[in-house]
Amino acid sequence: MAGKFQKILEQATDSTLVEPNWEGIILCTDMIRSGEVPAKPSLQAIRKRLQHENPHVVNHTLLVLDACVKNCGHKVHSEVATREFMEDFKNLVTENKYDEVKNKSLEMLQCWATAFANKPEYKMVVDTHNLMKLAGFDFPSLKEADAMFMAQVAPEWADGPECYRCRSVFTVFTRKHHCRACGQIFCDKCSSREMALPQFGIEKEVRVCETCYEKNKAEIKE
Ligand SMILES: O=P(O)(O)O[C@@H]1[C@H](O)[C@H](OP(=O)(O)O)[C@@H](O)[C@H](O)[C@H]1O
Repeated sequence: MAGKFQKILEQATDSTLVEPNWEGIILCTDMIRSGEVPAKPSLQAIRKRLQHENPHVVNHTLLVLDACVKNCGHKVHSEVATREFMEDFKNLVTENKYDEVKNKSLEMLQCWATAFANKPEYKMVVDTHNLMKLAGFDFPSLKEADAMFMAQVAPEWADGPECYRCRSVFTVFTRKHHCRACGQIFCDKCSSREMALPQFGIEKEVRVCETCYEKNKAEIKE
């Protein structure tokens, strides 16, 4: 499966892309979130891709990483909050010569450090942020969507033998599906809606259940 993730990651971060490949980005997060690929080797693949000499590849990879941090929960956070990962990430600011890479890296680190401020298990992220601030790096102000991320981290995907809403039992014909907003498991009929989830950094419309669709639509109207 690691090979499959590497292939999807390379497609999502191809140097010829002129705009984000949200299809590929979501696929990367889904593969990790669903447990189809283990988080550790996937984050190692992302970490390696961040060292690419082409800044377009690095920028696309930063989008994949940002979506993974915002949508895959602890399994990704624990890989990012390591000395090795933070050392490489810091180098994107101190060693990379492209401003777009530096600025995006600073923006992401700022968001993570704020979201993890009270989580001692992710101390490495907060410490890296503080050390860089002390070293005089100028962090951008937090974007509203990132502030929303701090409040909410996408839930892990549930598993089960039946649809969470109508209780129909999954079979070869009644396939499992997941709502990207609540992480619960549904049949196709109960999760046929799609919508963007900016609170999780997802700008592309993705599958959601009826309840989350109505709830998020109502919130957007407010
Ligand atoms: O179709 P399958 O081969 O059963 O695979 C399912 C699809 O990948 C679903 O994606 P989706 O939620 O985007 O439909 C995912 O939510 C399920 O966990 C998988 O079991």
